[in-house]
Amino acid sequence: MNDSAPAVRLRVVTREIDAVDDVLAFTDPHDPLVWSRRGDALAARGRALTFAPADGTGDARDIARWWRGVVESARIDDPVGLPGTGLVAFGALPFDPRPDARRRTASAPVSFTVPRVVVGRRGSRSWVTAISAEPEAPRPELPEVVGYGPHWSATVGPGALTPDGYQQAVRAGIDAIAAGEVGKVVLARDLAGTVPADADLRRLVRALGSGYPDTWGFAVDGLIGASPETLVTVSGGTVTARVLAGTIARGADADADTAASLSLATSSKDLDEHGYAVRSVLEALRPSTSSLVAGEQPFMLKLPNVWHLATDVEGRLDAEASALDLVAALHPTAAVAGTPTAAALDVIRRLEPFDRGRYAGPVGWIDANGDGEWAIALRCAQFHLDDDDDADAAAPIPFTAYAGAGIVSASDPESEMLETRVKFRPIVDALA
Ligand SMILES: C=C(O[C@H]1C=CC=C(C(=O)O)[C@@H]1O)C(=O)O
Repeated sequence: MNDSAPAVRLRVVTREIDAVDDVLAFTDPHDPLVWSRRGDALAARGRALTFAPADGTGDARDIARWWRGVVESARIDDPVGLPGTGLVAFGALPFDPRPDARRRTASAPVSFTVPRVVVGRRGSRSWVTAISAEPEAPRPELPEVVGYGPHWSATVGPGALTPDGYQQAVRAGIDAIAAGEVGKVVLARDLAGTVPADADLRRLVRALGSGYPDTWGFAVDGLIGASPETLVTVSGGTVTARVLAGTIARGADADADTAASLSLATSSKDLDEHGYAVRSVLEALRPSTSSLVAGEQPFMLKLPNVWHLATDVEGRLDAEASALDLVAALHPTAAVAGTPTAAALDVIRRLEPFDRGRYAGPVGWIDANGDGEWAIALRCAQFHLDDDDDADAAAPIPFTAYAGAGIVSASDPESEMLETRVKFRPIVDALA
């Protein structure tokens, strides 16, 4: 299949059902497909249709075009009409959107899938959606509950960039800033590990959701995490984003915590780093929105492991743009790449000895109206699931986890390395 409009006509049926407590029980334990926050959740199974261009590549703009074709030809019966009902697709896109980067992301290419069944919950309401490429309308039935597999724990060790190597990379990033190549660059390091072959990955999704309920919990094509950063949401013409940049570890007691938050709120280095990220989001959203507003000063976002400087942005959608069109306009923001974007991507490629794959890329869902919720894939790990029939079924499943930090001229290499350590905590703790 290429990336032009597909020949299939999808049939979609959504029906409201009795409240479902645990939507995770309906998704695949070994390849869960999940989106959740604060108790609202979408969990899905199977594949009705997949965006699969011949060369395995594509960016958000190609997918947005393809999605319009899928929607135009679909027949949708959705009397429920809540966010996430009717026809939906889930995506996780590579970090580096440049065509010449696509060869490098072969291990984690673009993932964009319309599932066969979605079980959803929003507030007190639950529903099931069935999606089929067959001519008959599918029956919206709850899939069988899959009982949780036993507890497991991962092995985790250094990745391609050790803590020392990371500090050297940060020094080189500061040199690139001093040389005028970039104003800010976000540099990441990796951890590598394995989980048992039969690990029920829903346990990881559940642990992240209960430890970090205010983040976006996601599991899409082996990319599993809990991101605090909203790239963009679109709902009935309203556009929102939550920009994060500037971080400090939570204090060990109440006094230390207050001192930590105060020192972040007044740190000119962090406010500088944050300013780049906010400006990049406002510039990207302005052409397709009206009444775009952002807080004048960042607020302090408190997570169990860190404080972040945060700015919420809201506007009205002005153009015929879908959530995916906005993803294409926004990504990569200065919160995960740097400024100017192209130069920052060059510095990242030069200084990080690995490909980010889908880490720091867009992850989320879109519906038939073009509404959707997209986060930046942070605080996550990519599980390298092997669907090759010849693969050794007993072999442990490898994964790579990532965390990065925004580097500006006043950055200190050791502090930035320690910051990545606290950012690893959600995923590393949940894997233990
Ligand atoms: C790049 C990451 O975080 C970004 C988001 C929030 C705060 C950040 C910071 O303070 O550097 C980063 O810009 C990461 O978690 O891997």
